[in-house]
Amino acid sequence: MSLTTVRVALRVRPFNEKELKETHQSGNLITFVPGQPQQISIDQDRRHFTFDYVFPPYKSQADVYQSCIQPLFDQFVNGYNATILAYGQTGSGKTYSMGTSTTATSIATSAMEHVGIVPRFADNLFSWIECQKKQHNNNALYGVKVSFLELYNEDIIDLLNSTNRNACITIRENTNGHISWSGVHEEYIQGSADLLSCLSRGSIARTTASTDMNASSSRSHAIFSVSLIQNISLTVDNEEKIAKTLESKFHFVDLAGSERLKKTNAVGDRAKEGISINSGLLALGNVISALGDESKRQQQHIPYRNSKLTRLLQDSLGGNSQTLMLACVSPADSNANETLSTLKYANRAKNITNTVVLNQHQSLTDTLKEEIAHLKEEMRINDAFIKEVHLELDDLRAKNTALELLINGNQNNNGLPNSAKGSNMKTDETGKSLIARSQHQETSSTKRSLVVHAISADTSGLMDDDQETLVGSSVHESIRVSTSTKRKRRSTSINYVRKRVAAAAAATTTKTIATSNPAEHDQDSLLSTIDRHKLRMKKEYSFVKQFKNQPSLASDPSKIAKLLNTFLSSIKEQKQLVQMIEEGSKQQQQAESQKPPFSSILVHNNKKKEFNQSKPSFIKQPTAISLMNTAANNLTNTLMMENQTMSSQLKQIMSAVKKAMVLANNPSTSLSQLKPILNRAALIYTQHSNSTKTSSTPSVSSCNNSTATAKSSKANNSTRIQNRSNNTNGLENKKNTATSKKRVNIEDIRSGIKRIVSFEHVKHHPICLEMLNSLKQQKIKLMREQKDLLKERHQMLKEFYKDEFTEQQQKQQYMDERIDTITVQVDLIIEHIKLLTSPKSATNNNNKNNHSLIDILKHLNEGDLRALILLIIQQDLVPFNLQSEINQHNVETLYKFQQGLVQLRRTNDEINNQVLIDLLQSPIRCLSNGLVLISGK
Ligand SMILES: Nc1ncnc2c1ncn2[C@@H]1O[C@H](COP(=O)(O)OP(=O)(O)OP(=O)(O)O)[C@@H](O)[C@H]1O
Repeated sequence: MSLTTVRVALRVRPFNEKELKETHQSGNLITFVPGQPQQISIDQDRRHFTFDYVFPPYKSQADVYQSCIQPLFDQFVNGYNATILAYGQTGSGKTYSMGTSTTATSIATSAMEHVGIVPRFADNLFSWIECQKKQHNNNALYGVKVSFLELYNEDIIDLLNSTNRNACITIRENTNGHISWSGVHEEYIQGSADLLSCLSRGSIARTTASTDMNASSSRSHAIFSVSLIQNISLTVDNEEKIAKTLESKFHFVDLAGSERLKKTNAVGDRAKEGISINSGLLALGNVISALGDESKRQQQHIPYRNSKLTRLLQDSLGGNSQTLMLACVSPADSNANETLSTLKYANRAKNITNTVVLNQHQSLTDTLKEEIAHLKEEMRINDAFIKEVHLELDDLRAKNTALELLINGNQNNNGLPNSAKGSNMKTDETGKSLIARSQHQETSSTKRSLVVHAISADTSGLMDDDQETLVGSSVHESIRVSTSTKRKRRSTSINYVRKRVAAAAAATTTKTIATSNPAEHDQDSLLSTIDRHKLRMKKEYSFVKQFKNQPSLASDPSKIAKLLNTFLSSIKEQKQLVQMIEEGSKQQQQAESQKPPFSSILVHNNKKKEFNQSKPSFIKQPTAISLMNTAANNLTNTLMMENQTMSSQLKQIMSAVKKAMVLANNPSTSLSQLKPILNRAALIYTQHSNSTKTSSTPSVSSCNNSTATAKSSKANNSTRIQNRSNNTNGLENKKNTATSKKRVNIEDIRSGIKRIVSFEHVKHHPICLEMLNSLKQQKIKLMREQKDLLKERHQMLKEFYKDEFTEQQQKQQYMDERIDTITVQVDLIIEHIKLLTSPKSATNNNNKNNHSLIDILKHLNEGDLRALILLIIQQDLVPFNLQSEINQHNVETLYKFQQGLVQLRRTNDEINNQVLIDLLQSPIRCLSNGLVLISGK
């Protein structure tokens, strides 16, 4: 659903022969503002108007179609309704622009450049259909039907129904407020020739007559409608077929001339038509005004029912349609008043907002199928991506192993312990070449490892300090994009990370050496396992998301089993992680116990002059280091205990979930059977999280002062090498950072486990879904009850409405008759006035007072007369004052006049005096209300 405003296009036609002959014609009524293609100014009152499109006389039919009809066409074929309303005085070019009077012969005889909108639209539509058929491999069916209605003197005439032109057409409004017409004769057509044939049949039948202003003037409003029905069947997932139907309508409305009666010198039937035309346009103007008025729109006080024209066009004005008003004007000075009036009318239409919706029908099953296909596609993309990451990871591992071998080989050759060797590498030639090689390898392996890290951060929203330092915060930020755009941007992020890593390659030399330590290999493998696990969790998450989005999946036992299986695999992986941590800790402990005391390394290194010079602070701090070692051992022990508990708890949870899975696979399993098992698992988890909370507190505090543990040895080593020129404080800081990194990893694992066993996903488990379903059923039951009640109420209203509608129709008919009568009556009044003011009748009647009143009326200029009538209306003095004075004079005349004013009030009984005053200020309104006494500007 989207909001769209009514667009307005102004078309100024070229001068016609008559206008050119007029001597006083200056030819500059409308000025096109240079550099402002959407603006014009009208010389009469130097007013500026801005429209969505402005077409000066030299613009061709093709220009008009391309600029403002083509966008509507594009929306129409996509399933949205569209309307074009051609408005303007008679002879201003409405029919010419719309091409509604086109016949196949006229197309053949007239130049192509004169072909109007409808024939162009026909060609456009059928070529589009041909194109679509080819594209969909004939898997789509297209149906086009047309109808042609005429509104003449407030009667709806079905121009294509040759048997019954005056068929009873009803206008229905559905619960969404969308309008449909029933009883309209619609013809299915196969090509543009058929469309034109319908158009010409209707045009011939349309009421046209000659007026002073246009030799073949359309005396009625015409609505030519084209409906497009698209039945498209799509194959999704290579097997499923889904069908959707789009049905959209395009209304081409050629309104009758908007000029004042006087202008056309219409008499008799023509005058009657004029009154009817104007009353329809008046109602249209009222609707446009009301829609443009925010307060009225909110109160839903839109007088659509005041005329059949507005009722038929209800959807196009403030409803479900993209609407364009094509305001046509003449450039001639002689039409200045009418042109200004058209410009004002069109200007008001700009404020209307319509709410357009896609007119699509699709079964629920098909909608779900489409959604499933969409999700499957998403999963396929994810899987491919994960596969790619795994490949990169394997590659990285192989390269790392090769690097380790190289460095180990070098260590053996030198016969030096790791730490000392690392510090000497830069001065050693062999070392240099090794570094060069390892640098090269590390650059590519770091690149890959960063790719993996960056992606895993993308998965879980976490990124450890190490990555942040290497990759840089901008990369970090680039990864923290919204979930929907992440996937699209992933490859860009990877490339970006790669580039950044290449730039940072030089800075990673020390890290290369640090990670080449075999003890670090375990750490790396642990990290990559965590990364893998994060990826896995992402997959799992997307799976759970599917369940969330489609509760119907929960009714499929195989899907539930799949979900539980996913949980199980994740828990297994967690267990594996815990074991790895345990092993890592053990190894570290052993390594620590086998290592020579730190002081002996220092003594050994003391022999190396340059090392001694670069590491003076080490020698000064043996006590601090041994303290740190003890703290590290304590921490390792605590973690090991913690891990053991965690491992056994995970086992218990695993067996509970396994059991639940077996039960869930069995369709006869009830909620009461499943619930206690999962509750038990939840309880174990609660105990587990409580115990880890209490046990982790001392570990965390001890970490603050301790040195690195098993997992942080990588950081330790790198720290040792990097700190050759640093002091002890710097070393400690780095060690603390390494410790906190380790903590992050453990927290990471914990939060992973927490997410799995906290039963977040179980929200979509059958138990919860069962509860949800029961609630949904309750809701449906209540809604049904409410719907039934509404239906009943609606039926009652319908009965009431029916009566009201008949009453409305009667009222409308009465109003039409009254308006016609008033026109005649006003003529009579004028005649009476003439009669009364003639010296003869004045003598005859011999009533000075009345005579003076008539004189006043007679001599009142337009503005004063308008003011007088406003005063009458405002002060509610309609019948009285005038009656008392004129009655004595000519009762019949006054009665008629009075009735005219009463009628004026009646026809607008929905609106207040202010609105009435506004109405009076418009010449059209004055006309249509019979007040032709006022010859407004
Ligand atoms: N842009 C234009 N270029 C050339 N000729 C035009 C243009 N617009 C209108 N005309 C000519 O002006 C005349 C009157 O135009 P048209 O019949 O379209 O007016 P209309 O607004 O539909 O009048 P009515 O309301 O009386 O039906 C026609 O002969 C038409 O060919």
